[in-house]
Amino acid sequence: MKEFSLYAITGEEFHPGKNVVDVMEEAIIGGADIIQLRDKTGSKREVLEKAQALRELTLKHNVIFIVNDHIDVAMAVHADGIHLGQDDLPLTEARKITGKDMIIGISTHHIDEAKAAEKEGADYIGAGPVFATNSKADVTSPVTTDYIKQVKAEISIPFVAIGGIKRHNVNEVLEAGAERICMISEISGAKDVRSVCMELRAKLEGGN
Ligand SMILES: Cc1ncc(COP(=O)(O)OP(=O)(O)O)c(N)n1
Ligand SMILES: Cc1nc(C(=O)O)sc1CCOP(=O)(O)O
Ligand SMILES: [Mg+2]
Repeated sequence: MKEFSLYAITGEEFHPGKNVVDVMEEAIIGGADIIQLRDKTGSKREVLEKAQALRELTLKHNVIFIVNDHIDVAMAVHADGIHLGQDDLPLTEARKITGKDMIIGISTHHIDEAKAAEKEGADYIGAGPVFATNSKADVTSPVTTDYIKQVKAEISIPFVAIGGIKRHNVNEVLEAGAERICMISEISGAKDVRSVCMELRAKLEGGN
């Protein structure tokens, strides 16, 4: 799987009146190198149309495109991957549908889940929610940076820290060993999306 470090997930609720493709293009220009379509309210048709537009955008900029939840949509638009949670189709079942080339990311909130995902062939895992977040309805309580340290020490596949990560606390997450960070609201809700992503990328590359 191509390397990535700044992971933007769509959050249309945070940018009313702005087109999701335009917001994600600003994120990419600012340095986001992986984009995920996450739509909890749209119809299947609406999700497909957004996925088609974001697939075109991510091909134009040569960044990874992931679809959350909707395996069928991901396959229909030839997305690079899917992201599944602990209550979604198990990875082994999803792999039977997608075949070997599809990137499969798995959410994890405990080291046992991380070890299981690694054993079952996940291409990457999400590790979170690091801090409290209002961007996910059924979110578990914060796992804190202690979980990041544990995943760093015990898991060999790529992992991305997620959950309540902002410019003011991202250094804590990096100091805990994360090399990849994922956000919804800090990016999608920003007045200047490109500038926020540039700032985050600078932090990822070692600047403060
Ligand atoms: C990179 C990344 N990590 C975690 C999640 C959460 O996915 P999931 O547990 O399926 O919850 P929803 O996002 O579907 O509410 C993610 N989407 N991306
Ligand atoms: C979608 C999601 N998944 C999480 C997990 O822990 O699996 S936390 C989360 C919400 C991330 O949004 P924000 O960057 O606005 O906090
Ligand atoms: Mg999901």
